Amino acid sequence: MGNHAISFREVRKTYPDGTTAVDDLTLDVPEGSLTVFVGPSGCGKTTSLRMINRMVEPTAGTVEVNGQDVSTVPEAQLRRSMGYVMQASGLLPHRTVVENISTVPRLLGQSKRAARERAEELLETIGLDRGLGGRYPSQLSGGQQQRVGVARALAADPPVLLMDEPFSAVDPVVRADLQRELLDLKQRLNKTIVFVTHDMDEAVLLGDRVAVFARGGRLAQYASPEKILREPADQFVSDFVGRDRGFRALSFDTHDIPLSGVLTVDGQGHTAEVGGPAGVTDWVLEVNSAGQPVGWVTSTQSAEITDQAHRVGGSLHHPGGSLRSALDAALSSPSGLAVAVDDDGRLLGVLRPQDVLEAIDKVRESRQ
Ligand SMILES: Nc1ncnc2c1ncn2[C@@H]1O[C@H](COP(=O)(O)OP(=O)(O)OP(=O)(O)O)[C@@H](O)[C@H]1O
Repeated sequence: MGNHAISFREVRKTYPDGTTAVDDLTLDVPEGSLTVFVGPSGCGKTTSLRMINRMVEPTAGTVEVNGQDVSTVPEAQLRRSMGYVMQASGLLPHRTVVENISTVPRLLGQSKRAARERAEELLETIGLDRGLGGRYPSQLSGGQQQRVGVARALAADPPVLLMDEPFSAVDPVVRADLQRELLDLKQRLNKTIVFVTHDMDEAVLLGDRVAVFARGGRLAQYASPEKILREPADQFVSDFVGRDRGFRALSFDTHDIPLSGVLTVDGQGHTAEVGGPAGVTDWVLEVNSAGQPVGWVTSTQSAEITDQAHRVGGSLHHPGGSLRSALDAALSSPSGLAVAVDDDGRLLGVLRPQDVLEAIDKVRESRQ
């Protein structure tokens, strides 16, 4: 990531009523990165984003895209060279999905047929059925509309994608899907993405770099998500990042944790030790015929497992995964033991909470 796709140089925006929305912003967005602007409402995130494509003009300072001052590029040309996705997908209600996606390619002179083919291809890229292309936006769910909004922004294959709270209007499950797909798209399409959100979790999940804005349009910190969680620049960032930042920072740590053995029982009542000799515990892990964990039973139940309701297990840990996943697997397990599985979901053994804590301690010491 040597080059900067977008640079803000001492940029200020004061609206005519005297509101300073952005105050002396200097920041570089590396090419091919996903940079998140995050902060509480009204701190200038959207204004900053819109100064990149000249929907808003700065009062002072310059914004450059690929080294060129955007104020020297005609607005229409600039906007067509960047995808823009907003919260309420912004689709034209009286145009079909395919027509919506084709708008910019058509403006750029593509034939109707080529634009349609590209639109249908893009529907697949963003995880929608081609068959939805003939529908109108009102005939789609909120999540589908957002996906079409992303497809439309990608239609002219712009190197830069600007996204303003694109997933905030959909429910958490759809949102998690959209976030996963955005990360996947970013990998496949190698775009420079600037993404606005007020949700720190979303920023940490998506961002290669995160810019935390404070009230009054001040840039409080610009760093990797890990750095922001671990070393917030000031009290404002610390408060904004929230209470669980120590736990969340464990997402960035990995460490080999020794596996311990566990007693298992299958549906026929056969027992076995997996991962080594089982430690002393009342808990037995039920597995299915493929060796995948099903749930926990207590040793007194295990003899008559088929008739007994087992306790649902916690989250699963994959060796090589983060310490956060290991700790969560232990904390969410009825037995207190984290269940480790391979890529096919087959039981490998368990992690004892004390071993997870020891690994956390080692990583902490190695950082000092
Ligand atoms: N056209 C405008 N005229 C006057 N003030 C404006 C205008 N647009 C935005 N503002 C003000 O500028 C400040 C920054 O607004 P901006 O929309 O950039 O913030 P934001 O961080 O994106 O907020 P949100 O998360 O609520 O969208 C706010 O105080 C807002 O009221």
